[in-house]
Amino acid sequence: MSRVFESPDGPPGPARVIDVLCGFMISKTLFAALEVGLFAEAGAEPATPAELADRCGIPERSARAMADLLADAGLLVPDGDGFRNAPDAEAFLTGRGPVDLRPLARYWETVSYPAWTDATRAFRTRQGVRPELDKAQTEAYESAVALVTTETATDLARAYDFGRHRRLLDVGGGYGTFARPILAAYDNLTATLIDLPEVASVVAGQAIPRLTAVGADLFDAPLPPGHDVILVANLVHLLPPDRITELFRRLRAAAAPDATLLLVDWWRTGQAPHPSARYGAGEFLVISGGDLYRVDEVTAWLAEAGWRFSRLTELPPPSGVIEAVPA
Ligand SMILES: C[S@@+](CC[C@H](N)C(=O)[O-])C[C@H]1O[C@@H](n2cnc3c(N)ncnc32)[C@H](O)[C@@H]1O
Repeated sequence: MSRVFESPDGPPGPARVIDVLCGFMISKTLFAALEVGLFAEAGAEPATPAELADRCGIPERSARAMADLLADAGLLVPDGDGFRNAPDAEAFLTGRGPVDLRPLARYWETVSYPAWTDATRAFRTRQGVRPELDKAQTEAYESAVALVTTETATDLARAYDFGRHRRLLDVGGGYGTFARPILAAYDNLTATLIDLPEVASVVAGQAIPRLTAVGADLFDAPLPPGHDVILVANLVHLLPPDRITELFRRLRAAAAPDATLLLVDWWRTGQAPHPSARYGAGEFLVISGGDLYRVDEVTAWLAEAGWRFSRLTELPPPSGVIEAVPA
């Protein structure tokens, strides 16, 4: 074990395994670096550990330890006596680039990482282990979800013709990420968004035209009736199979006779999930016992609950929309 850097021609060494085992140290270093503003304070010009320490308000030895590890991970580039941001770190971790991934990092640090400490129990039992979220964690979670699903919401508003519908029910609608572009594209529609009270109250505060936000647990309260299109976006993957069937039954009971059910999700289509969904199955399990599901298994659960699968439309990967109608 003393020589972890094997030669390319020799027998396999343990370096790669050790890298994966210690992956959590890189994540935690990155979270800490973002919290003290290391990437925002670094830039295209090199800065020494002393300069970074001064700008971030941390001890110089900490700045050096962080910078060494983050350079090893490829996010900083050693340059002379200092470090500068790698192009992708500059683009995504500073707030100066095309997309700001810091809200996603905040979610992984404050919500996901603590829940994953109990991941073994989740893998053994297929039960979620994430504790109830406080207000700040709920905000971090919903903002991260919105960041991840915004493009798919725009894709759905373009790909599916809502022109033939009048009343949309957005089930587990989060911060209104889907309802907003759909309502903007179709002024014939009104919408009801249902989500947990702490989430729905944020949406209600935004006063989105033609949208009513209802705060309720989907499995407790009767679902609002009379909608002719029901959207369930990125919720099925959070639930274990028995809860999915129960949800489909409840939706069937509330649906108008001519309703269409739209299930937007990251479906498992091949042997392995799409690369951008590769962390999904573990994360959804840890959150609440969910998984990345195959379209054929969802089709069977729909049938059990009185729905008939009508088609799958691919959206840009890893998403797709399943359409179903009352059987
Ligand atoms: C992954 S988010 C998806 C949000 C939105 N549909 C999107 O795709 O951007 C799942 C949402 O379902 C909501 N949710 C989960 N379980 C729920 C329940 N039992 N009752 C009401 N809402 C629930 C969560 O609060 C969260 O906003």
